[in-house]
Amino acid sequence: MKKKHPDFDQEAERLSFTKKYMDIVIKATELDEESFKSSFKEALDGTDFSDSSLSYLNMLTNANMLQRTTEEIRSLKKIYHKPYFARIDYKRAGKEEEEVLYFGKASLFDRETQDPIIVDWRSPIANLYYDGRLGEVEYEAEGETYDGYLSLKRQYIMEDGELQDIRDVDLTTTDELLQESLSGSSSNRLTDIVSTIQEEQNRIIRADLNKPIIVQGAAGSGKTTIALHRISYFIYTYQDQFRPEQLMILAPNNLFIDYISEVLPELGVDRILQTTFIDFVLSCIGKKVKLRPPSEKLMGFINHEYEDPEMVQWLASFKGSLEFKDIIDRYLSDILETLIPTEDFYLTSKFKLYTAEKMENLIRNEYTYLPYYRRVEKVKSVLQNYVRTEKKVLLHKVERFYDNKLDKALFNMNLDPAKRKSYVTKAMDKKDAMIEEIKRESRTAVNAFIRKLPKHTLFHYFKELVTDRATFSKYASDYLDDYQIKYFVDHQVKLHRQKQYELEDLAGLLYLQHHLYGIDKELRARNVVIDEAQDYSYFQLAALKSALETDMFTIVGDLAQGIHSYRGIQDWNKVKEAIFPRAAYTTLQKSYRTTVEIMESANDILKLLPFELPKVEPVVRHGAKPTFHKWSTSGGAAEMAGMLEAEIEKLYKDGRKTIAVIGKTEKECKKIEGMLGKVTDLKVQLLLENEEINQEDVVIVHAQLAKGLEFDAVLLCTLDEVFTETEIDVKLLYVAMTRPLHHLSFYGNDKGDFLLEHVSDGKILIEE
Ligand SMILES: Nc1ncnc2c1ncn2[C@@H]1O[C@H](COP(=O)(O)OP(=O)(O)OP(=O)(O)O)[C@@H](O)[C@H]1O
Repeated sequence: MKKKHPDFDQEAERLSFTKKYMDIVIKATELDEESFKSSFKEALDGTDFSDSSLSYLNMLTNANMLQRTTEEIRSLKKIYHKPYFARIDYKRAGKEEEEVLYFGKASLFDRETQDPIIVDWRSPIANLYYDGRLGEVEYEAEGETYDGYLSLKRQYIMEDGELQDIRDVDLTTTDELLQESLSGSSSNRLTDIVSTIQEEQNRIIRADLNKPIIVQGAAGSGKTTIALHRISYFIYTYQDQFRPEQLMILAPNNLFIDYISEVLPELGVDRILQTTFIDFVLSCIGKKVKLRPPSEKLMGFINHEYEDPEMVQWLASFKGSLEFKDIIDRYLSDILETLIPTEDFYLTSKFKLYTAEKMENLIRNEYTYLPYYRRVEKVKSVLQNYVRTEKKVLLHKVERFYDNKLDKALFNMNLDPAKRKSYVTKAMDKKDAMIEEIKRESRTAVNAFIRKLPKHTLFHYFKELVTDRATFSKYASDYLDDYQIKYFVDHQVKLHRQKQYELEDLAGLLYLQHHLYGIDKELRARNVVIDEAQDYSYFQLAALKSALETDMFTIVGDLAQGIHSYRGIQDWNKVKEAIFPRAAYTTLQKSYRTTVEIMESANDILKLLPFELPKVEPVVRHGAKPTFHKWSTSGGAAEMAGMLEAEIEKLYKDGRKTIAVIGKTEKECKKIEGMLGKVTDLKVQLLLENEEINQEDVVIVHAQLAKGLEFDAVLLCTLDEVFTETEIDVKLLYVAMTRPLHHLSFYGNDKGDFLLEHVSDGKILIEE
């Protein structure tokens, strides 16, 4: 039996003290909450809703306080069974006494002395735990650097609020806790890693929050996990300036959103906006559009469905390029010209109230911060205001003018009375008519004037640009030749006839929407995380940055998994230089998910890519070598299913919890599902894009959809569709091979179906 740590009893006591203290605080705060609630109610009763009223202020303060206490209780209750996960002993330079600090997922202070009982993992001093080796250390807080001496780093294992074990991390021991946490089972959901964040990861989580960051990270290096921890850190650091709702995560699909859903509350960031690029753009344009299936093109490439794949690829990548953005920019500047009034504004044909030149200045120079149509609205309201004030002046002028005329006529003795009468009557009629006209026109003139300007929808503008050859050519001929222009327009005309759009159109639509009409304020996130960013196009990123009017992005991705690179990013440098010049760029080389054995064979597959990526270094954790099994087909589908079933059962017996059978395409997966259906005992789930993963079932999923997910064990199968050496296939295979934590098997007719001849001898076991 393992020897008990000498400090075990003392630490157990400390834990029990902390829990008792938490009990007291929770109780006291609950009481507080009651008293807040009642004074809140009192304040509300007397509210007259004028901002300056005392009760209104009172109400605001209470609402704020109430939220704080509710949050406080919520976070304390959440960490009750594991109040902290680590401790450091630290002596500040120049101080005699050593501080003992316990780190957890929330903070707790002694109400009397204000001494910390638990320090939040996101606080600056926690850097000492994540970064600091024992000995001389330093950390930064609010721009100041503090030196000191770290004499102890200790980790705790707790279960249901009881201390199980203590680990001291010194210079020689490896991070045992990390090893243990990696050797555990995956639960089909991402978990938080606050107790085992590694130094290279910590640097990204805490990288300058006022700058964008781009992370190229190997499969399983923790990109998704870290991006979420960075949000949590951001919210903690800027809790007074930002509400969680102002932050947004863009995930590849709804399945993925479900996958990360569990970790968000753990990190205190469950209220942030989680959506996909498609859904986000659709909310911004506020209209439903018929979108072609987003993976249709990828499937077309994989299945070699296109007659002219080079042109299909060219078109997709051009629509995602910054050149296309430039074409739209040129088009936009012409649209702006059409929205500038060229005539002066008159009230009746006689009174010039506002010159065209002034309106042009407003639209072109003054209102540049507004979308075009909002600028027109502003000009409209300027004119309306003018009319409102000028109307009185004009009426007064008209009255004076005619009264003068009448006076003169009445006192002109030379006029014969009949003529005078007719003159006076006419003048009075004219006066009345003029007054009437001014009154009428002041109600209608502005609208009539503005109505002369074009008013078109987003879809009209988009269609005009991309389906009209003359228009498109006008803006695109610097970039494209006649053949390309024709190809582009013909394709868009075809889509338009079917009343459809494709994913590649969304960047352009978002960009136009932003410039022409603007984006709803509620949707304008102030800080954005993009996961699986390698699948975005340059234009998608540029359109997002422009629509959200911020460059505060955390962009994480892996070019090796860029299965949409035909339309997406091929070079992070270009993203940085052309779109996010302020961004920090960093890489993550280590993979935490997979065993050495699996990662080494996946690394050999990576070499088949036409560009070079650094080799992924697995964190040292060993497991079984991946094995290739040749289908035994004499017994037909039932026998093949039996082979899978036998292995799956063995895996369950070995304690594996989540198991996936991965096929190359959805079609292939349907076949696998049919085949496994013949084995009655196995519960399987064919995973589709908008589903949630069922914990207990064996998941059947195609490689593209599996991207970003992980399972304890993966059985990679080919029936009809094998992996070839094309770039897309190599990436799909790499994605599939890097999904398992512990176990990988291949099932096919030939090891060449998985390009295994490229994996060095001995790395894979072959069972034929
Ligand atoms: N410091 C860590 N401590 C414990 N587990 C970790 C750590 N870093 C990463 N992991 C685990 O490694 C796995 C991979 O993490 P994650 O899914 O975030 O990686 P990724 O880079 O997004 O992967 P991919 O690109 O393959 O989707 C997860 O199970 C995560 O919990």
